[in-house]
Order: sequence, then structure tokens, then C-alpha cells
Amino acid sequence: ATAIDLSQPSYNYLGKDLYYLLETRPQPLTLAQAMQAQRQGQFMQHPSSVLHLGINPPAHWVYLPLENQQDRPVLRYLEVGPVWVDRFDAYLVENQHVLFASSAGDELPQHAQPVPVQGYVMPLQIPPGRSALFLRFETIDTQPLMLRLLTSEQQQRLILWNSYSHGGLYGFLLALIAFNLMLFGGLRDRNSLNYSVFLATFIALNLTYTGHLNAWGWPETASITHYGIVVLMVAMAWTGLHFARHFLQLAQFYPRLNGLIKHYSNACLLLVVAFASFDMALPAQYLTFAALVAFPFIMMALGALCWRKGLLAARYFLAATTFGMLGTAISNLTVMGVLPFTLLGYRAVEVGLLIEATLLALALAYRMRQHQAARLRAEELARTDPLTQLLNRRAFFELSDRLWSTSIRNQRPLAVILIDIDHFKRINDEHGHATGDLVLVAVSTLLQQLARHGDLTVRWGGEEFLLLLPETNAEQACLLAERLCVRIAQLKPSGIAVSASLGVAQLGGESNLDELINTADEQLYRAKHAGRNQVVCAHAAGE
Ligand SMILES: Nc1nc2c(ncn2[C@@H]2O[C@H](COP(=O)(O)OP(=O)(O)OP(=O)(O)O)[C@@H](O)[C@H]2O)c(=O)[nH]1
Repeated sequence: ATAIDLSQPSYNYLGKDLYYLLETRPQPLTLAQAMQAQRQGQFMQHPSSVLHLGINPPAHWVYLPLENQQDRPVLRYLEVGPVWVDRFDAYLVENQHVLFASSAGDELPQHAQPVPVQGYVMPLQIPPGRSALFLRFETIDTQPLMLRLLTSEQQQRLILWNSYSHGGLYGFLLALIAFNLMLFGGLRDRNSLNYSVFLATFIALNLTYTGHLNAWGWPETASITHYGIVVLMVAMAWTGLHFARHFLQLAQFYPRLNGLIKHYSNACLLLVVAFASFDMALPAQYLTFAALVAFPFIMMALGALCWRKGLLAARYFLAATTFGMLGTAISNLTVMGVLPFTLLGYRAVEVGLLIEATLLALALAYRMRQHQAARLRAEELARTDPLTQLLNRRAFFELSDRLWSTSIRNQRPLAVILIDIDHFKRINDEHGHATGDLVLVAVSTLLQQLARHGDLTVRWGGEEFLLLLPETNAEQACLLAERLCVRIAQLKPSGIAVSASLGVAQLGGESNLDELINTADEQLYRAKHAGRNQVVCAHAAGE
């Protein structure tokens, strides 16, 4: 067997340099038995750079021959990642003599202080000449086993790099959470809150499986890592589906499916918590694995279904979850050993989530913009008359208040013209309601053309219109009314002869706008009585 040359430090994983043996006997092999098996050639060369263990794998023995060409011992750090190995034993052997023996893993809390992200790190003084490492792994979690021998300088650099990259990841996600919580605080948008909770669960999960949570919070109880991972994985799927159901308005589009997903995710969460509480590690593993594989597919399917129903924000959702799913799939396949191991592949779930999080934030912003536009449109609709697009009475009372009080305060002129189309009932009766509508539209268009910017043009009732004219005295208002009367008579919409009667009033001693409008209405009444198609003006003193 070719030995690893320690004179050439490398960051590579040592999978291809090692030889392995799977335990088949019910009781564990002793070190002496493993060494004997190695001498008898029972260890096989490993094909890839990372050792892959399936779910509930047999114990693995690893033999790693070493070559130190210097004439004194060298210090190397044996790194065993990731952080959730149940138990492993390490022996440094020279000429059949054990120079060093140690054990670590989640099941040995007193030793279990893995370096976050990297895993377990053991310093070894490797003697000159040939020696070998014998390692034994026993774990039920499916995971890649990543082994390296590092110099102390490399070890320092890795810690630095890991700190930066995870600081960046968590920093970005925390900023997104803070932003969405602010949105929730300000706009009471439930989606922002649900999304923050989903991101927070992801961070908690990531901190658990990188070992940060353990290192900061519970250095003595490694089993937190053990069950924390499975429970948080299912919790992440739960919060993700919860967010999706509300964001995609699933209850509205697919009420049955909504109920189904709700019960499914609740059941998964309850089950995994129960398995964890009763220390049933294997069922917890299987459940988590199944739930995690199904999760991105469900998310994508929901996005696609709701997009088909016409929900435009579902496009962003679908794009986002596709990236998330790709990342998760690549990571899962890397962990399962289907894809060749690369560090990017191993951490693809994080990259995918960064893209997903960004796109979902865009999706939320898009939905908010839609809501805002819809609200503005609704407000606009509530203020305008649908047939003529003029202001309706409600809008008039909102807007006229200010004009009225400005005119009173500054003693500026203010005038009202009331316009009523003559014999409109007859037009309707003779030409039909639709033609009547055309006449109304033609008259209102004319009114808008002749009114000044700042005048209020209102559909006052069926065939009655009102103009409120700031900075306009009776004389000017009457001139405008005369001009309107002539122009309406010239309109002939759809070839129909149309005329109107107009009443004009100017602000005098009236104490409110209603009185002024009443005065104009009285003039209109007079115009009708005097034979229609004419203007009657009230003057400043009331007449
Ligand atoms: N086509 C149409 N007709 C409307 C609309 N709103 C009200 N009307 C009709 O307008 C007519 C108003 O008739 P009247 O109030 O009797 O007045 P008039 O026929 O114009 O007679 P004078 O005002 O006395 O000249 C009614 O027949 C209403 O049905 C509308 O939006 N479209």
C-alpha cells in the first residue's frame, strides 16, 4: 500500500489514499483483529475521495498508511467531518505498537467538542518513517465521511475561511429576517412573518448541523446535534409549507389540497418529535429523509398549480423553489454518494437557499406591489363614476371641503354650475338606453374639455352634472355656462339633438357649500321653466 507523504501538506480529502473494511460480525473487531485483517489483505482500496455511508451502515474500519521522511516527529491534525458522527476510535500505530489512541463522536459527550463546520480534530505526533492510522466509525446517520491531515497553519486558515463564509451566509439570512420582520411590523403582512420564521428555522438547522449551536450552547450534550438535526429538518419543511400555503393562497385556489398539506406537515412534525422523544433514531432518520426529499417537490408542484390558476406571484415562487430544490438535491445526492464529492456540491443547499431567499423576497415585494396597486385602483374606482369617468358625489364631498374653506378664508370667489340635460327621458325612450349612455359620455367629455385644471367636474345624478369653479366670479361662471350651453347644443352625439339647462351661483353669504349648490339648483329650475336650453345666473347678492 502506498503511504501518504507527509512532506507535502494538502487540503485534499484522503478517501483515495485509504483502505477500508466493513465489519460483518455481530461483535466489534478489536484493534488487534483489524490489524491482522489488514496484514491478510482484507482491507480494500477506496475508490473516491470521500467515504460514503448509507443509512444505518455497518461499522467501517479505515487503514491509512503514513510516511514521515523527516528525522523527527511532525504534528498533524486529523480532521474527521462532519460534526455528526456517532462514535469513532483512532489509533496511531508504528510497528504494531499503539502510539496514540483516542475516541470521539456524538455518543461521547465528554470528548465531543467538534470544531464547528469541520468536525472532530485530533492532534497527532507522527513519528519518523512508516506508521499508520487505524480508524473505526460507527454511526447510523447517512453522511459522507471526510478525512484530512492538516498542518496547524492549514487548520488556522480553515477556521478563518469557515468563519467568513458562514458569517456571510448567516449575515445575509439574518438581514433578510430583520427586513421581513420590519415589513410585518409596518404592513402587518402575514407572509413576511411566515417567511421570517422559515428562514429562522433554516438558520437554526444550519447552525445545528455545522455544530455551531452545539459549540456555543451545549458543548457537553452532543445528542442535541443528533436529534436537533432531524427535528429541525422536518420543522424547516413545516415552516416552508406553511409559508407556501398562505403565500400561494392555496385555501382559496385548492381548498382540499390545502387541508391535505396542512395535515401531512403536522403529522410529519409530530411523528419526528415523538421518535426523538422516545430515542427511536432509525425511524426518525427514515421519516426525515422521506420528508426532506418530498419537500422541494411539493413546493414546486404548489407553485406550478397556483401559477396555472393565474397567480402571477407564483412564477417567482416557482423559480425560487426550483433553485432551492436544485441545491437541496445536489447536497442530498452528494451526501448519499450518488454524485462525486465536491465541497460546492456538499454546500449546494446553502447556495440554493441564498438564491431562493433572494427570489422569494422579490416575490413578496411583487405581491405587495400588486396589493398596493389593487388598493389604489379600488380607491380610484370608489371615487369615479364608471360610465363618464367623472368624479362621483362621494369624491366631490371629499375634495370640495378644501376648496370651500380656502375660498372663505381668503375671501376668494367660488362658483357652481349645475347642468341638466333636457328631456333625457325622451332620448332614452326613443333611442334606447345605450344611446342615452353615449349622450352622457359626450356631454361629460365636453365638460372636462372646457373646465380648467383645478375645477371639479362631477356627475351629480343621472343626467345632471356639477362644476365647482374656484377663483371664478359670477360673471366668468356665466360666460362659461353660456359657452357650455351652446357647445352642448352643437354636439349632436349619434346624430341626436341634445340640449341642456344650466343654473349658476356664486359664493355670497352662504354658510356652507350645500346652500350654494341649492342656489344653483334654483337657477336650474328657473332655466327649465323658462323653456330649457338656456342659462340662468344668480348674482353675488343672491339674485
Ligand atoms: N341612458 C341612461 N339613462 C339614465 C342614466 N341615469 C339616469 N338616466 C335616465 O335619465 C332620465 C332622467 O329623466 P327625468 O329626470 O325625468 O328628466 P328629463 O327627461 O331629462 O327631463 P328634464 O330634466 O325635465 O328636461 C330617466 O329616464 C333615467 O332613467 C344613465 O346612466 N344612462
